[in-house]
Amino acid sequence: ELNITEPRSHQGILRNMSLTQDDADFDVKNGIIDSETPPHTLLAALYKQSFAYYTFRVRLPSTLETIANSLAKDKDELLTVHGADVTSDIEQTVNEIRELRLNILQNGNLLAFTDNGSDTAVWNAFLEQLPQQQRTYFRACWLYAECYMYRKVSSIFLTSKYLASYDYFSKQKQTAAQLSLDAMLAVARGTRSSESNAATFQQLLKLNLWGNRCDLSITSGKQIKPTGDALDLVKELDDNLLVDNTNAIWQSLHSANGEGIVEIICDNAGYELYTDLILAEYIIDKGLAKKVRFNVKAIPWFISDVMSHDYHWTLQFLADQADPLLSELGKKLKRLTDEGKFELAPLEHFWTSPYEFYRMAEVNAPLYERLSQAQLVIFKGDLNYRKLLGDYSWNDTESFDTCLRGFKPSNLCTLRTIKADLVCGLPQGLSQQLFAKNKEWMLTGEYGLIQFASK
Ligand SMILES: O=P(O)(O)OC[C@@]1(O)O[C@H](CO)[C@@H](O)[C@@H]1O
Repeated sequence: ELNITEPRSHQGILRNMSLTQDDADFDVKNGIIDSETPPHTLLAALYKQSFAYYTFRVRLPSTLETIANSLAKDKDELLTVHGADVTSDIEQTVNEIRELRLNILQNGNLLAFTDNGSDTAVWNAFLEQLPQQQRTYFRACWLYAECYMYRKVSSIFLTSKYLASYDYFSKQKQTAAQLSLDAMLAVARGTRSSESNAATFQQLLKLNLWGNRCDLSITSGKQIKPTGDALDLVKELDDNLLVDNTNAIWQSLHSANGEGIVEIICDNAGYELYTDLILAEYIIDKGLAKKVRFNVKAIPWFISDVMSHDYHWTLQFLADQADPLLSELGKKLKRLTDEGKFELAPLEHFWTSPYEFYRMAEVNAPLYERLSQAQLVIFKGDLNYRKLLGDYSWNDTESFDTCLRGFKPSNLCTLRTIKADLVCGLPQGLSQQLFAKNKEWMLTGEYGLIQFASK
């Protein structure tokens, strides 16, 4: 378990890896380049000194092993629900997950999907237009290959007989929420009588940002327990907030006379979703918008991402707590949902596609149009940030506006703790200082960004 106040424990990871793993044959065979990602290039596992390489050599194989093991563990439960026939289904699924793991470790090909998902054709068209030599895990852009892996897992389940709608990450997400109860309570206590002003709103944005430290995919599923009073922490962490555009975000909402809609492009369930709900509650209570819409994932995604059943589960989980503060809050959030002030957005497979956001207008015009109606769109977390920047090694001082490459449906902001080796919009000289302190500062989740771009 990690404490939310401490940096993530994978410091030194890229360096340690070269000491502990004998990758020489693999690297030669697959043309791996022993460098960091060159400037102005798509990130890829092709570069040995990148987080993408570590992700495919170590992190994702470990995630797949976790999925296979937990499915085997859930067998009894699944037997009760589906009967004895499910046994062969489980065995086959576990085998296919393990095959996928081996395939990644051998730099296999990204092949067309053969399932009957509603996004299958879109995925296959996407793969089809990738140059042939880039259709492998280590040669493709990291974003494409990693999204492909999660979609591939979903495909394995989709083609099974009984497990097609089974959320294989559900237990982990629920455990994460349970482990966060103390932190949730502390936040509830600190926010029941908050004032309507810029400072409070900015504090809640920061609380929401740091809530993103708790995703499970970064640790291949290992639980992280947020502890301590997260509201106190917000101040302490101000030095780690490298860009703070919270004032501009406040202005963008404040100027709309409460008539606007806020779209949250969600990231993780558990504690992070809780902080999304707390921010949304404030937005509605203080009349900053008439509706907050939650955009969740249509398939199990990056272990801890929110799906619609997680949203409902979380409200009920809060409502069921013995502590009256949390149970009242849970009931209130349910009421806000019933009244339509909180709304789950229609499910969009775009969020679980490999597409960078600058291509949204072209590949999903109706979604772009919906976001254009919003007063503010809030993108949560590291993966959404990678999609905003197109998984590209921008110069770290390039402006956020430039890096969005024209993606500007509306006022938008990003709340992102830095967990991958790409960033933009930093003041001159800052990244050099951070590199001098720790060569892997971008992988620790210690630092955060709140960046804003106006319409
Ligand atoms: O989007 P999130 O939950 O903040 O982070 C997801 C994440 O763990 O997965 C990505 C790649 O595996 C990393 O970039 C990132 O650290």
